This record gives sequence, C-alpha cells and structure tokens, in this order.
Amino acid sequence: MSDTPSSPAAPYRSGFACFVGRPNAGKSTLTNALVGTKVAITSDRPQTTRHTVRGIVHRPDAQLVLVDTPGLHKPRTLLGERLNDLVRSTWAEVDVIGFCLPADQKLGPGDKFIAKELAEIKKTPKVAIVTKTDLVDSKRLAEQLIAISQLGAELGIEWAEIIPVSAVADKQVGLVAELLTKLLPKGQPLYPDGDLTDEPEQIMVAELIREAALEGVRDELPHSLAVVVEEMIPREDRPADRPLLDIHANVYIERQSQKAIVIGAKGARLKHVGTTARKHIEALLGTPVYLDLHVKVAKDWQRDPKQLRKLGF
Ligand SMILES: Nc1nc2c(ncn2[C@@H]2O[C@H](COP(=O)(O)OP(=O)(O)OP(=O)(O)O)[C@@H](O)[C@H]2O)c(=O)[nH]1
Repeated sequence: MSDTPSSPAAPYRSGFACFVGRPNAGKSTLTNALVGTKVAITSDRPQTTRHTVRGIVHRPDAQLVLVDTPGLHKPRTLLGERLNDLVRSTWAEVDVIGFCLPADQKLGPGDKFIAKELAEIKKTPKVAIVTKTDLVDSKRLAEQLIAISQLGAELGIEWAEIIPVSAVADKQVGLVAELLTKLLPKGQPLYPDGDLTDEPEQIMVAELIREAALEGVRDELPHSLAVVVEEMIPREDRPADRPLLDIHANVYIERQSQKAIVIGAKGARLKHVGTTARKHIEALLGTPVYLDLHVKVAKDWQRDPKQLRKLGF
C-alpha cells in the first residue's frame, strides 16, 4: 500500500456511503475515480446492506463501501412515492451521504428538491461535493460554494463538509475519500482486503457485455439475452508491464432470428458490442483485455430450468 500510513492511534473505520444528485451530476465518474485501481468491484452484498455495491475504496485506515441508490423522483404515482420511500430508507441506512452538485451549473429546482428531502434525514452526515471543477474558474467555483452553503442554511442542513473535486482532472479525489472515511464508524473491514474471487468479477464482466449487447436493441431483445463468461485467463508469456487478460464469453439468445440482430450486417454490430464492452471491462479490471465473444442460440432458455441454471439464474 502506497498511501500515507495512518497514525497508530487512528482507529480503523468502515462503512457505507452513497452519492446522490440529479442526473449528470457526476456521481458515476466520481465513484469510478474513487475506486480507481484499488477497487474491488463486487456484486456481493454483505449481510448489512440490501443495496448494490458499486465499489469499495480500500485504505490502510478505512474501508469505504459505495452503494447505489435509485434516483429520487418528483412523485406523480403511487409507485413513484414508494420508490422515494426506498430512497429515503437507503439514505437513513448509510453512514454518509455525498450530495453531488456540478460546479458548472447554477443550483436548480432539481438540486433543491433533493436537498429538501435530504434535510428530512437528520441523523446521516451529509457532505456537499462540488463536481466538475475543471470546467469553471475560481470565481464561479467560489459562487457555487457560497450558494451551497446558503442552501444548507435555508433548509437546516448542516454540511459535514463542502468539497470541490474534479474526477476527470483527478483533483481532490483523494481528499473526498479521506473526508468521507472520517465520517464512518469505527469498525472492522466489511470485505476482504483487495483480493476477490473470480466469480463476482465474472458476473460484473458478463453484465458489462450484456449492457453493450442490448444498447440500441433493448426493445427487440427485451429479456432474451444472457451472457456467460466461460473463462478469464491471463495470457502467458507476456512481459510483466504488458499483461493481457483473455476473456471468453458466450452471448445467448433464444431464437435464431435474434442472432442476426446481435451480430449485425457482416458482424459489424457484434464487433461494436465487443469494443464497447472491452473498454468498460478494461476500466473495471484495470488491465488490457482480449475479448472473445460468441453468439449462441439457447432455445427458449427462459422457460427451461436446466438452461436457466447454466446461465446463472
Ligand atoms: N469535465 C468534467 N466532466 C465530468 C466530471 N465528472 C463527470 N463529468 C461528465 O459529466 C457527465 C455525467 O457524469 P456521470 O458521472 O455519468 O453523472 P451521474 O451523476 O452518474 O449521472 P446519472 O447516471 O445520469 O445520474 C459525463 O459526461 C461525465 O464525463 C468532471 O470532473 N469533469
């Protein structure tokens, strides 16, 4: 571990954080930047949470687990209200909430709507995170910091911190991690340090391929598409500084007619799917990848228990 060692007196902290903010506020980009190479992405959920883990920040002095929350909506229907209840209960369960507000946009009704809801959650500490600071000058940034502090005062929110960050320019990302972990309770690591079994990684990789394969054809292939990663093996005889991970995966569809959709004219679509998925997988795993994709028909797999088991359902 290359991080500055924690003083022996500092207790180990561990816990959960979620990022909230309106669409495009920079939540995912910040999550990825925080998780960086030290990330263990996993689809496991510890007993303590019902929420999807997006990434884990391992530090010598702390473990910060970033979880996903569904977005908060202006409720127009009963379902909308129920979803909002779910969001509020997540906010009450995590140890710290990061409220992301882009520096390049004035606070708007969307931000205020979320802030009002946040004000109702009294016990969870809230950190205001001003994202995308690389897009503004210092004058504009100062205005935004003041506006956020005023918004807190108006609504009775006491920000634990207000932190400017640029995930893209890698400015203050480490500070965000540090300030968030400071607000976590003392405790043991929730996940094993760093190393993961292959299985959750394979599931994440399969999910990235599935996402890429469904891009633009969601309506035509609603739930008919499943992906199974057969193998992930480091290529032998590669120099240590130029590793390559071979990934073999099968894309299953239910009918022959769907094969053409996935593969596209002269294989162009499948090629595009492979390129897109590979980029995301490389970002996830932090290593160059050779992705080998095959499309297979598994007839009516959704109705066949044996096939369902094979496909991981
Ligand atoms: N210049 C700059 N752009 C950023 C930064 N962070 C995010 N962006 C861009 O802002 C856009 C939205 O970022 P996301 O991270 O997807 O935002 P989000 O809040 O997760 O969005 P939703 O998933 O819609 O809720 C993307 O185009 C990012 O590339 C940053 O620090 N600087």
